Amino acid sequence: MSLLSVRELRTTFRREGGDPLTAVDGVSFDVQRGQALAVVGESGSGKSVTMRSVLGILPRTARITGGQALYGGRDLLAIGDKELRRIRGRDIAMVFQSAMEAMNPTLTLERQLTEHLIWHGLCTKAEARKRAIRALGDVGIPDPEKRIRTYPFQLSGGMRQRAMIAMAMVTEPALLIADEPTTAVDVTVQRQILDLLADLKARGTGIVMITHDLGVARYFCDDAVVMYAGRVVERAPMGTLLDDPRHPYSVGLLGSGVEVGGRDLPLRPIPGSPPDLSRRPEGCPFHPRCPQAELPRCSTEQEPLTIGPSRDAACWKVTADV
Ligand SMILES: Nc1ncnc2c1ncn2[C@@H]1O[C@H](COP(=O)(O)OP(=O)(O)OP(=O)(O)O)[C@@H](O)[C@H]1O
Repeated sequence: MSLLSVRELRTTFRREGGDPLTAVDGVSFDVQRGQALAVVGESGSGKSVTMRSVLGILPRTARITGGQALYGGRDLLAIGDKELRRIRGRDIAMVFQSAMEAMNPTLTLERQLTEHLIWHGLCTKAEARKRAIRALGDVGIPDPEKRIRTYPFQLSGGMRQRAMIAMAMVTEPALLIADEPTTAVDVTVQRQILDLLADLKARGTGIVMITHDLGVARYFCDDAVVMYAGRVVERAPMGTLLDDPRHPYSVGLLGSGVEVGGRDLPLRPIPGSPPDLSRRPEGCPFHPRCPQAELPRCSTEQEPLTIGPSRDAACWKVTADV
């Protein structure tokens, strides 16, 4: 059984004087224990909103209008706020691009790192303090015994980022959702963070990593989903996707046959820009930018994400091929 199973998730945003905007449109994916899933796609494709929907941390204007997110036999989208908050602190952690979003500026690192451990009765206060100091040391914060008494604003940006990661890891969550966790840090810290995440993974934590860095994804992730305009357009094992992307969007994004052994490989810019979601194109939303589009079929029909023997792709031309 998967650690997390998301099915047909739909999230909309309320708009002044207009129809709601559908930011996540029927997204499904699975996360396995001890494995990492990469979520890739251009800016605005719905990666963050998808994960925030699962965790129940959406802005007030957003509404989940359909789907399920099964975790431990329960649907995270259907349980109450209180229960979800409990699961979020104890079993599921999130690492954001910016530490400011995750940390409370008015509390010391000690309070923030020990809060969940104590609140959930996972250990005594003294043990929680020890674990918090160890977690700060693990992410490379020097002098953690002393630093644990400081407030986030007293740390440099890089140190704050590390402290946030320590905060996410201190409960040894079963599932960690990381939204561009290494974008804001230098290469040395990036390496340390990935090593720590790899440790967690080896101990059975399932990881979802939203990333623009294909080098990181190849090195770290086992499976991948590619998102476009709020939908999953391709799903495959990570290596398979990078070596042989099939959906025309993935091909454009990842570059067919491109050498991806190196690190810091950026996603490729694709001519044109992603659609304004309030005016989503009919049919396949990628068709106006797709070099392989055949009209009228691509502008009128949206192929569902079809299960093929080696991959799932939401393009009739691909499924006709397999
Ligand atoms: N607060 C908001 N209010 C209204 N619409 C929003 C809001 N946040 C996101 N959206 C809509 O949801 C879409 C998906 O946004 P999301 O942040 O999930 O994209 P993303 O793929 O994570 O992009 P990035 O890589 O830049 O973080 C956006 O294109 C936008 O239309």
